[in-house]
Amino acid sequence: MKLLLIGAGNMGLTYAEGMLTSSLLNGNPIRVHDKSLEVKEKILKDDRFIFEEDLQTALSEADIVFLAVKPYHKEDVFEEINELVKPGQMFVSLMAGVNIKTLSKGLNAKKIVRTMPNLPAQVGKGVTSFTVSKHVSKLEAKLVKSLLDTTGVSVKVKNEKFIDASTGISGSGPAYVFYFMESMMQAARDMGFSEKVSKVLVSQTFEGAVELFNQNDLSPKKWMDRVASKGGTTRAALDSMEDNNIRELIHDAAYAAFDRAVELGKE
Ligand SMILES: NC(=O)C1=CN([C@@H]2O[C@H](COP(=O)(O)OP(=O)(O)OC[C@H]3O[C@@H](n4cnc5c(N)ncnc54)[C@H](O)[C@@H]3O)[C@@H](O)[C@H]2O)C=CC1
Ligand SMILES: O=C(O)[C@@H]1CCC=N1
Repeated sequence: MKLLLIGAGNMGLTYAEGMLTSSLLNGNPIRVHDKSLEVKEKILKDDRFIFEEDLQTALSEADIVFLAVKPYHKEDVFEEINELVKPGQMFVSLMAGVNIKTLSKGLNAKKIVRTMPNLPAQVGKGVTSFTVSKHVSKLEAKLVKSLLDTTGVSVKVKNEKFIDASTGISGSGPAYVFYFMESMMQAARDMGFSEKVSKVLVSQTFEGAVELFNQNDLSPKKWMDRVASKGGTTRAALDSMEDNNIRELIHDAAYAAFDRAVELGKE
């Protein structure tokens, strides 16, 4: 299988690096095209990839094209390639809020996979949701799933509504976790800990809690009960969160991202 990546920034390169481990490549190199001189120089020095200056040649040979430019650069890419696209070619978009209809029209292509990736893909712990246009066969969807799985796990969702929804949960979600971490680190510093110790206390707490959650079948609520003693310190913190409606505020924040993804799709 021959893969081409258009846009080798944070996300594009992360997915390309993951896919290097896929047996589906069958010895074929991943070709990469990017407008930036800096990225070009970086890829030329990286013997795991082939940099393609000439998009026309690169595209003509590709079975699957990954699109990882920013959403506001989509039109440039559409203009550059839509007259060169061949009917059997499949396009996998990593762009937030760009819907299948827009992709299909802009690229003049029928086989479209729309994904919502997330940043932990950089360390092989990503979660990517994806959905496919009706011209993508079950087998093709399986192949794409296996490519996406090289960066963590992937989840096939029913339709694009769930892509926008997963943007609000897993796509933007790592930033919510960092927000929580930043707030706890601030509290730790205010209590007198150094930056270094604050970081260890907070990051190990997150890592340990996630590991416990993943290794057992208990709900978050049950885990909270295991930490909290009656009349103790944790209950004081949890009561403070509930009194301040943190639960609703987090819910609203996730919905704000979801709504913004829907809105972006209309722009
Ligand atoms: N960063 C994140 O956490 C997430 C990002 N995404 C999506 O991933 C996509 C890429 O985001 P990043 O990698 O963060 O951006 P980035 O800015 O790091 O990379 C985009 C790359 O596209 C290149 N580019 C721009 N126009 C081009 C063109 N016409 N032809 C070829 N290359 C071109 C740029 O030179 C740059 O290297 C975005 O559409 C974003 O919505 C989705 C979920 C999470
Ligand atoms: O903020 C954004 O628009 C992108 C999509 C999900 C994460 N980053």
